[in-house]
Parts: sequence; structure tokens; C-alpha cells
Amino acid sequence: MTTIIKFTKMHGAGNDYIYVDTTRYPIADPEKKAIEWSKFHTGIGSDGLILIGVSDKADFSMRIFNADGSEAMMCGNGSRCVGKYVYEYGLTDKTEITLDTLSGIKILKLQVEGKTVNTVTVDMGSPQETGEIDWRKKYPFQSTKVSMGNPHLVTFVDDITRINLPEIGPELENHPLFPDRTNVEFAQIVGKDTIRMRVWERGSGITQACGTGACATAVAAFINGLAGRKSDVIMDGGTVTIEWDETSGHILMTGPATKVFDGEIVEEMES
Ligand SMILES: N[C@@H](CCC[C@H](N)C(=O)O)C(=O)O
Repeated sequence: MTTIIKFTKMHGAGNDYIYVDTTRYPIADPEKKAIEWSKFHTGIGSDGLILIGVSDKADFSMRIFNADGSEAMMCGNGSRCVGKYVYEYGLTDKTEITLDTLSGIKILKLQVEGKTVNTVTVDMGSPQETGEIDWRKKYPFQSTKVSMGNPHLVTFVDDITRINLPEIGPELENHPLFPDRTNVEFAQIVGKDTIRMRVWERGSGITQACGTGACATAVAAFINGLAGRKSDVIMDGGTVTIEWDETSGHILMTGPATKVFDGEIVEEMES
């Protein structure tokens, strides 16, 4: 038996996922498919898999699987791309969309030019579980924990180019302090309200950008008096603007959403 699954490869500031509309192409084993399809040499190549579906609480639902098959609660860059996907593929004509995620319902505001969505603002809700970690003699820095639905550990340094991310990233991701593992961000203030950040993502390793990570970094910068309520976070693959709204306490993330290509996976199964 042959099964065809249509997918779209999209990225948000270089953070690339495979997007599947599960109303048309149900995926029974997303953990396995995320591992298989994310591989660069033998799969499609991506940071993970995002499933778009229906919801009884919101316009659409989103599930995010990292490249190692683990499911995360939220994906900032992915949520912007879901907004672009559902609008440009005609699943909705709304420009304000509610999205059901494991970390609650998020509101997407699409900025549309002609028929194209280039940027999206996402109300990411309030940051949670913030706290400082003083590593004392183990590492020569102090870090800030921030949950944006998923866990982040943000460390500000004077010179980000001196950080050996492939070495320290997995070490901190899997540190015993974080039983559920953590995403790891290193950041440097490079100008007024301008932050350069690199990320080691839980379950995917170094990625070009992380939306929730950018939110966590901007929050950590504000908490530590390093930036104001609104800042630009420059990552390897692009920049997002993060605003911590004083009235609602919510984080508003604005950034690009880009389509790379459409494709189809043809699976041959023994009948
Ligand atoms: N890249 C994403 C976050 C994806 C999930 C993360 N790796 C986790 O396991 O928490 C983003 O843009 O937020």
C-alpha cells in the first residue's frame, strides 16, 4: 500500500520545521516521524516536525516535536509559521487566529501584504518560573531560568564568540538541576535594547533561532536591568522583536515566517 503525505518546509528566522496539515494527512507516530524526517542526510532535514490540527477551543491546534522525537509544549518560531500556513493555504481568512498549544491558547496577529504573510505577532502569554542560578565554581557565570511554556536557561556573557556552545549546550541541557532538560541560551548585550543570542535547543541541538528562547532572553535581560521592556534579539538566522507588555504582563513576539518548499513523502507499506 502507498501512502502520500504532503508537507511544507518553513522557517522562522532560520528555525526550520516540517509542517503537516493533519486534517488531511493524519500522522499516527509523530515521535518516530520527527526523528526520521528531521535527519539531514537521510530525511528531509529540519529542527523537527510541527503538526497543524483542529481544536475545540481555538481556530487551530499545533503540536511540536523536536528532532529527537520529544514533544515540547510550545514553539515560538513555529507558531508564526503556522499562522502563515493556515492563511496562505486557505484554511482561514482571519488575520487574528487563536492557536491551541500544550502551553495554552496563543493569539497570532498576521501582517499581510497582498496575499502573503511576512511577519506575525504572537501573544506568548506571561513568563513563568523565573529564577537565578549561581553556578559558583562550576561555571564562571550566573544564569536566569525562564519558562515560556517550555524551559529556558539564559546566560549573559561579555563575549558570546568565546562560548563553546556544542560543548556547554548539551552539558547544561542535561544538568541534574533540570529533570525535564532545558533549552540553553547564551546572550550578549550589543547595543541599547539589542541582544545577540545563540541557542542550544533541548532535543534539537544548535538551531539558527528559537522564538521562546528569544522571549526568555528578553525577559532575563529586563529582569537583570540589561534592557528595557522592548528589545530586538538577533540570532544566527534572523531577528525577532520582543515586548513585555506592562499592562497585561504578556510577551509579544514579532518576527518573520518564511516558506521554503512544498513536498510529499511517499511511504510504501507492506499490505
Ligand atoms: N524552536 C522553538 C522551541 C522548540 C522546542 C524546544 N526545543 C523545547 O524542547 O522546549 C521555538 O521557536 O520556540
